[in-house]
Amino acid sequence: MIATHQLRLAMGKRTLVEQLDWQVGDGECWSVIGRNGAGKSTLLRTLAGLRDADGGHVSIDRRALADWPLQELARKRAFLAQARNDAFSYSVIETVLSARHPYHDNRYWENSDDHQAALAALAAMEVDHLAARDVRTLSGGERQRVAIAAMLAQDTPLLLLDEPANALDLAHQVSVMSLLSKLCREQRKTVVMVGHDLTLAHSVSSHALLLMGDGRWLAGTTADVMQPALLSEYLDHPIEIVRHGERSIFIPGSPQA
Ligand SMILES: Nc1ncnc2c1ncn2[C@@H]1O[C@H](COP(=O)(O)OP(=O)(O)OP(=O)(O)O)[C@@H](O)[C@H]1O
Repeated sequence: MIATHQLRLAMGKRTLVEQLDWQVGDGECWSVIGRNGAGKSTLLRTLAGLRDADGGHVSIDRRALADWPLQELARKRAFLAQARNDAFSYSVIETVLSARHPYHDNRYWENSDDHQAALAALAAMEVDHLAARDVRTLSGGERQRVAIAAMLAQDTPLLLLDEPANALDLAHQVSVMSLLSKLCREQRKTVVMVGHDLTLAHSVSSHALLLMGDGRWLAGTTADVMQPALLSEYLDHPIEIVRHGERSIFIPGSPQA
């Protein structure tokens, strides 16, 4: 689905990611893990085509990102940014309908398919009762769920999400992450997301990419990569795993004295 080839990401003089050769297959659910400032958002924005690589390149379906016409790209990948600024007064339904623009070749107005997709996405995120509300009046968590609903309405095979669980209460963190995992398993959608909750990431992801923030990286299945020793190294803090039935709970250990 999406791949990077000798990708280099830098910020000023600092190299964040070096020689990243990484393949993300259809139906895989990846978590990108690393310390604050390691380059996770920078990577996600580069994958989305919102920022140029500092070396190497990104391809989607074996075609370089630069060769994708914008409208086609918008039907291929959706991107959830970490922060949102609503400068204007739009209703929730208008916001979600606007995500349908990639499907409007020669028309300005939405049709019934667009409305159906928008309403289904609002219902999936349990914000359908807020359809008429001005987005600027929503709580942080409600606004986040509307943003995810817009992504779902965009109906792309590839979903790139920067901290989707941000601002969500516990129940919605679990339901949103479970939905993403289900989209991968049942609809073969591909998810790449950034998150700081290791337990949540492990429970829904098939794979993980660890970023060190100095160029180094490690990619693999969650079983291979989400090991205490590796996570402790990449997060620069001891991490322990407690098994609870089928689940793995990731606990930050006490720092060494
Ligand atoms: N526009 C910018 N100008 C200067 N430095 C920037 C800019 N954008 C990002 N950076 C720096 O690049 C580094 C990587 O930032 P990035 O947002 O990718 O980190 P992150 O891993 O997503 O962090 P977090 O976990 O805090 O969200 C950080 O040190 C950040 O301060």
